[in-house]
Amino acid sequence: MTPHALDTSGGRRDLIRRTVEAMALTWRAGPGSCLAFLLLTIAQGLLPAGITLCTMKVLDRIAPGEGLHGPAALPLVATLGVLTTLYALLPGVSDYARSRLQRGIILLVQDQLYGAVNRFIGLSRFESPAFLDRMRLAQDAAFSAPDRITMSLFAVVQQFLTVVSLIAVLATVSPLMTVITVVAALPALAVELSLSRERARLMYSISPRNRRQLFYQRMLLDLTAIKEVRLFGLGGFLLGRMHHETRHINAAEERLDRRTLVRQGPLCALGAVIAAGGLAWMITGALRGEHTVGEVSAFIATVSGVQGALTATILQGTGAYQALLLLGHYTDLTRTEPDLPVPSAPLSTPKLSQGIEFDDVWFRYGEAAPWVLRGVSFTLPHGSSLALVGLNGAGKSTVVKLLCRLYDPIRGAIRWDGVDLRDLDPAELRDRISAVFQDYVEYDFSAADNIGIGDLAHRTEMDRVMAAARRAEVHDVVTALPQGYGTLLSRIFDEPGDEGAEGAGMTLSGGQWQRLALARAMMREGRDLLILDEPSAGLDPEAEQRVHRQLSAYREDATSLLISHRLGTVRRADRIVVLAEGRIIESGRHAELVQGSGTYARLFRLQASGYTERAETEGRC
Ligand SMILES: Nc1ncnc2c1ncn2[C@@H]1O[C@H](COP(=O)(O)OP(=O)(O)OP(=O)(O)O)[C@@H](O)[C@H]1O
Repeated sequence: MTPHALDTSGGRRDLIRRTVEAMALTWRAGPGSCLAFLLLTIAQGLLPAGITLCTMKVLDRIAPGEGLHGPAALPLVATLGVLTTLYALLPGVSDYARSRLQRGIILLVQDQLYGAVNRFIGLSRFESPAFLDRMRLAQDAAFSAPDRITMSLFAVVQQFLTVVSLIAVLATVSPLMTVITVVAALPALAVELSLSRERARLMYSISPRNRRQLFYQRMLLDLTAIKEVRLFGLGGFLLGRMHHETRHINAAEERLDRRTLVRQGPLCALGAVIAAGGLAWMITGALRGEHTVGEVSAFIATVSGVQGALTATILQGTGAYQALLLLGHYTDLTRTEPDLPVPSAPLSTPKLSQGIEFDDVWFRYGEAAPWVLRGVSFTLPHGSSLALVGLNGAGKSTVVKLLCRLYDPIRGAIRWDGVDLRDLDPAELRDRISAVFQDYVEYDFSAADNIGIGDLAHRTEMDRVMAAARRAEVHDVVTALPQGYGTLLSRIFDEPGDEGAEGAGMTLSGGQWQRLALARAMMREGRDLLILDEPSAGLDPEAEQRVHRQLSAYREDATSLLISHRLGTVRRADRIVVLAEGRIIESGRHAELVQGSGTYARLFRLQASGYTERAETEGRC
């Protein structure tokens, strides 16, 4: 993200561009509602002046000596009645049109924002704190800014019409007071504009604190975190940190509120002095017979109307200005360049027939980060199985992420049947792969959907879903659930009072969830490459053995890559590659490696001795 992209100062051209974009977005969200809203706005803008004029005429006619009688009075009184009725009715109708428009905007913006995020093919953006901050601001801005901008601009139009028409009325009574009232409002406009710029900057500057605050809040509420929070007594600690961030945010907001108060206070006082002085001057004039009662009433209505409309215009205008500055986050995000380059005409991914090759692959997670892979080269021939072994942090999962093209190598290349992954269509490539990740997802869906979404095109084919569940040894677990495959595996969608009720959500154990994730991968029949990153880490020994037997049968025709710390499960692989600090230090078949004196043999003996010791201890007991 460039420094320019984080700029919220918003040059004039930028602001105009964003205004046009906001208006265009609103129009696309609902042309009919937009038009209706505009007409209603114009009508509401002109009504106050119409009512003031009518009132002035009525008052002057009922003054002693004028006489407002009989049929002659009817048109004037009827007009006043119609105008005041409209004045009371239109805001409700206008709110209705606005709500319709708002709903349309939310739908459109949701589509554009999350559509843009969905187009990022890699992971790096999601790991960047700056991007996450911008995303959060974009979310806030996207759902409120277009509506706020458009509504503010409409409101400005309305207030502008009110001001102009009232000024026209006021000018007939007192041109001098008209000028003073308008001029007095100008400093307020300048102050509000600068304050709104400061508000937008503040929002951006406190966003890292907001992010941390959210993290602490989540830790205090999250079901998976709460166990450790309780056991380690972290509640007070997290709460303290949350308060620390909140206090900083509050202090920054407080400073801005104080500046707002100091700058706005004198301007409000000036407005009040002008209104009071003008009123005294007008009443004195009326007592001298220079003004009629109608003119005095018109003066009171127009001075307060003009000041009210100008204040509202300033507030709406500055609100729109602030929203425009924030809208930059949304528009920039929807136009962010792809995180990984995709050729304009990608090659189609062939069905794997030769194999996959890592050719001198170097990778690190950031320019300043240490190398995670340092010249890794190996081939995974079609139809064979390869196991990756190594200590924590050796780079095994990184190999998987590169293989799925969630990142690109910094140096070197990964080839699929000789074609660089960067030349292929990422979606097509991924469609040829099935995987169980180490950090698999527990979806708040039904059991059937948790498996079925492994292959969306066949999601509802229950035969296939059940076959996948059987391969992952989870079929019996699912059928024992209250609603079988239809059981909702979630607590978050429960209605209050649902606990224990038919249809209420259930949750599974860690190992059961892992088997469900495996079933999801099994659902992807006919894929060329199966990636299993610690697929059985949470399984009990019996389940692990049965699952691996099933996996071996499933892998038979497929090319597979297995990562596991349990060396007993990798021994049947055609080739075992040992990684250490991002380099391949050994490779070969289990029988060869275990004979040697390298890392694999040492780790294998270490694990085997653990089991032997345990067996001996159990035997003695
Ligand atoms: N998203 C990331 N951003 C920055 N560094 C990362 C990221 N993911 C992994 N790393 C770093 O890359 C190195 C290798 O991580 P990787 O997950 O590939 O190791 P691994 O061999 O799979 O480890 P384990 O056996 O613990 O799963 C680690 O030092 C880790 O800190």
